[in-house]
Amino acid sequence: MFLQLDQISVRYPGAAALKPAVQSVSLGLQPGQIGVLIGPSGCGKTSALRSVAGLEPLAAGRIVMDGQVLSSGDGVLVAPEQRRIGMVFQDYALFPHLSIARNVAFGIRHLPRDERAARVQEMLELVGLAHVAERAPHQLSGGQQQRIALARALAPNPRLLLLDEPFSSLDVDLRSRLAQDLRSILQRTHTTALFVTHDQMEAFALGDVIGVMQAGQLEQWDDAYTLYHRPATRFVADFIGHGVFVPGTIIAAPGGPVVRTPVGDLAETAGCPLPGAYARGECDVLLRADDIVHDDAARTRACIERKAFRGSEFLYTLRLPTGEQLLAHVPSHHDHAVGEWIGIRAEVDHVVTFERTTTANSGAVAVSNDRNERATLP
Ligand SMILES: Nc1ncnc2c1ncn2[C@@H]1O[C@H](COP(=O)(O)OP(=O)(O)OP(=O)(O)O)[C@@H](O)[C@H]1O
Repeated sequence: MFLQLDQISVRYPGAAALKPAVQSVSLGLQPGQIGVLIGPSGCGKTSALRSVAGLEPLAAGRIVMDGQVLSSGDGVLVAPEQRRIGMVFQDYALFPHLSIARNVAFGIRHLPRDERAARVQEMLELVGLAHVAERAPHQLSGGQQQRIALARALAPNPRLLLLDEPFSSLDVDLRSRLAQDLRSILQRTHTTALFVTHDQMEAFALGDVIGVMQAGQLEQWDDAYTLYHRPATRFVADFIGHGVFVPGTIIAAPGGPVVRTPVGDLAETAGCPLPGAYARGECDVLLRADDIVHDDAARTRACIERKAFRGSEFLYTLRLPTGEQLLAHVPSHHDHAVGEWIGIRAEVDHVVTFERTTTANSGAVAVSNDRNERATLP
């Protein structure tokens, strides 16, 4: 591992009696990997990042980079400027009185003039902005300014780059373009990076590995596919993607265990829990919007309660006759009216179950995290 966080805890002075802001978090990044920390506001993402930068001491655990202990709970704290870590923070503005070129040169002032000029040129070309070298920051758009902040952070050739919501003040389209650009720039420069965001689309676009944090703890550290299809905890299932929980019962069937749900029996050769996994086999089953397929010939019928147009598809909120609610992505040429009953079936590759917390007549507990568009179920 190039970067290793080993059971780190961060505790703020005065808040000693309360829970630590970061609690026993462990994660690792290989050289050149991009890690992303995602989670709701206040979960400790920034505190974890700041501890890697050396801006917060550790209350416990240790941070090791390239074999060197940078921080530890027993007093090691290498100064931020000695870590060779680059930072692009949300509030890390460009110096307004310096030209773009001089902003980029800021961290390499010690280099001989020619070498410095060549490096500035190289960095500006890397971010596609060589033509603005002599402009002032206020003459650039927000997206361009963030690209320059990135060039400035990369100029001293840092061993690690830390980014804390660098695109949060930009509009959605620009954010997703910049996230893709950033990924390709980091890959071209073989930069190892740790990125903090609360936007899961940004996390998916950028991260080789993504960590979901809640209340100071890291719930799961995995690639995006595994987070989505194999969430380790109910919180991760809730936080990533669109879906609902419906009550299910695991039963022994002739071909192996199946989970009986209001949308039929779900089987999976690998991974379906055994009937003994839960008391009386009763559990909650995660059904993602893409697990529910619209099929006119299907026996199960559901009533459309809401629909949201997404271009190529609708996100339908459906109600089963048994009371449970479901979400379904349906190609947008299937344009049904609210109140209409449509046929559906479940096509589930990975059956994800958790301890039962739904109650018999409350129906599904909604989980959804396109946080901007959270499905609020009545
Ligand atoms: N300097 C500080 N002093 C005391 N408590 C702090 C300080 N900075 C953060 N905290 C607390 O630590 C916890 C974690 O905060 P942190 O900023 O790391 O979360 P976050 O996940 O980055 O949130 P956001 O997405 O809102 O930036 C919060 O409860 C916060 O109030």
